[in-house]
Amino acid sequence: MAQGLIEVERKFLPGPGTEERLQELGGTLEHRLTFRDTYYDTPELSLMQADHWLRRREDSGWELKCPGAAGVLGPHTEYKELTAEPAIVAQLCKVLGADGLGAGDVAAVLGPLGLQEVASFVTKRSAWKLVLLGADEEEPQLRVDLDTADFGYAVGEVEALVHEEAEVPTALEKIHRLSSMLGVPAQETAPAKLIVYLQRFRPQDYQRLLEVNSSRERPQETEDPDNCLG
Ligand SMILES: Cc1ncc(C[n+]2csc(CCOP(=O)(O)OP(=O)(O)OP(=O)(O)O)c2C)c(N)n1
Ligand SMILES: [Mg+2]
Repeated sequence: MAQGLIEVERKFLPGPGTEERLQELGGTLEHRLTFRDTYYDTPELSLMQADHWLRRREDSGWELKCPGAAGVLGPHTEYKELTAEPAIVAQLCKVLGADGLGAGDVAAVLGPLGLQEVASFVTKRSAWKLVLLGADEEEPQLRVDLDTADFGYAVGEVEALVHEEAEVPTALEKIHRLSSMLGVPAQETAPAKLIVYLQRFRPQDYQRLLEVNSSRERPQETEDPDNCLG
């Protein structure tokens, strides 16, 4: 099995009462922090078109999000998060069809793989933790992040990190239950900060991604050869 946790999350549009509601539900504020994310891709956006998202987060390092199970349906997403640099390099080579780059640092393969900066922005985040009341033993904690990007877009996400695919349905049930308790409409989704950034500042790239996504709308029945689950 590939290295990395599975991030199951649902984005929503927070309102002025979201923090108060989190407190009422027993949530605790873990921290408030500010960080800069820089995303990288080829000029043709080969990674994003393959649903892979490479970024460097200031003070935390590199991360590659790659698609989890095929055919995720509903207002949530499921991504495997790779943070170990050799695993990231191996997956980048696989997706971009490159061989012989070894298992070096991510920074060392950016040039050879044609990867360059496509977006960079600062996020202010309040990070909350919460265990749903009345839950059984061994409940995984849910996290709620409330983000505001420096270009004026605010988005929230309810998320769980799990170790294997078998844990995803339970995590999803909790995510949907908490979302509903936060007053999030059942089918509401909200775009990721990066997607809004591209829409505002790189409209041609945004359009290119939209075209790929609309041709992807049909759920996949077979396993995606580029996923990084194993
Ligand atoms: C509705 C929808 N949302 C996201 C995606 C994929 N996607 C778009 S940009 C993107 C990469 C950014 O992911 P995001 O969760 O927005 O980043 P952030 O919350 O800042 O990082 P964290 O701290 O949680 O690691 C993804 C996976 C998609 N294809 N469709
Ligand atoms: Mg997220």
